[in-house]
Amino acid sequence: MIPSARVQAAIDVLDLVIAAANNAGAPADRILADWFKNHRFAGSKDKRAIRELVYDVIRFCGPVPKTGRAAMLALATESEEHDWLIDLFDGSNYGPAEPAEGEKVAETGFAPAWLEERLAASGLEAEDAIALLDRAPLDLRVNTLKAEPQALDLPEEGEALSFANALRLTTGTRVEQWDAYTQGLIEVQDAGSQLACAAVGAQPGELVIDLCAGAGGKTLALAAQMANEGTLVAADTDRRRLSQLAPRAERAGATNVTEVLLDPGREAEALAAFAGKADRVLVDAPCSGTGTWRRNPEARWRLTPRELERLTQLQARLMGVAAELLRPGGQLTYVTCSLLDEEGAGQVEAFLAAHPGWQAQATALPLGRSRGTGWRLDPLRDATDGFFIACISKP
Ligand SMILES: C[S@@+](CC[C@H](N)C(=O)[O-])C[C@H]1O[C@@H](n2cnc3c(N)ncnc32)[C@H](O)[C@@H]1O
Repeated sequence: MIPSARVQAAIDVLDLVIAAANNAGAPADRILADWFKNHRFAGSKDKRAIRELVYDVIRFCGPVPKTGRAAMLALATESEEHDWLIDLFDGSNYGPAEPAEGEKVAETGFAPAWLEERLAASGLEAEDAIALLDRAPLDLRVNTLKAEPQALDLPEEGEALSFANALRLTTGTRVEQWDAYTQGLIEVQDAGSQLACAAVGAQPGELVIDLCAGAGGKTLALAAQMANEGTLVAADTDRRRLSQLAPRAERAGATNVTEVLLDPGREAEALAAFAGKADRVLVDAPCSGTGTWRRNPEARWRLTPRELERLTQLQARLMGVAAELLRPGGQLTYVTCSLLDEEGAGQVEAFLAAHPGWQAQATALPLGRSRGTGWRLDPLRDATDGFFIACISKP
């Protein structure tokens, strides 16, 4: 494809991404994959260029733009790094038409204004905001159920991080093709997520419940902490996500995991056999994902105040479900990949106010800093996804 045709293709994809963001449709990655499937003439270099342009535009426009063209024009006219783009609005056969006199370009910025305000109120400065949209590195966790970190021989060495079992590689490294990956010796897991698991501190022989297990990213780390001894319950309401756990657990050699599919609103019923017995419950709660915009920058076009309100209510309810599952003296670990206080420190404060006798434990992880009665990791200072983590013990 000629360069201007790539720009037009990116504009077409952006129109689909914008429509999907406005109507809770498919994520940008899926839209790109479908577009490439339906446009077989795009070769691998074209695909890479189109993908990069689409994501550069998404990162550059804070509020959801009206059209893909207005968004691309914003990048072409307001980003120095992309000023070469404007010459490709040349009206050629497959390229975008020349800009009209006074043609409107999309609004740029970090996030929709309401969200910028909430992030600022949660202590995020401008440079934090920019780091939230950087490209994320690729972090690995050495799976101690199958491998010794020191004895592991990988095709690329990676950078050893400051805490056990974590390695960092360059974005885009194709670890899925490595033998160590297919044999389950390593897992792809952000360093922040690894630290959230470390905060749980699961011990061999315990009863541990991962209440929002999803596809089991954290479940597998907990199984390794427990050295496969004891019972690890992985629960979630999403059948599709939960169904990905069994093959992953098999690859990782995790043998102490029991899956429980939950009905939204009736979680306690499905978990009644464990009520009052669990040593630890992890609530890796559904959240706005503001801490993972590095991987998913378009999420900020989708979030609305109403959705945030729904999520905070769900988080509070799930903490209540977790509280009933714990034995006296048991530990609730509350985690969100969000940097908004209403999904983090504020949520724990409200829980403690409503649950007399429960105590927030001091959390000190190798990265991050305290925030309210919990701990926060952020992309700027810690080079991890953004996380809020709090450990609370039951009286
Ligand atoms: C942040 S994700 C979990 C990610 C997962 N722990 C991991 O490490 O990969 C939140 C999960 O909460 C689940 N969820 C949503 N509503 C729920 C509910 N009422 N009860 C339990 N899980 C729920 C979602 O399906 C989603 O998988």
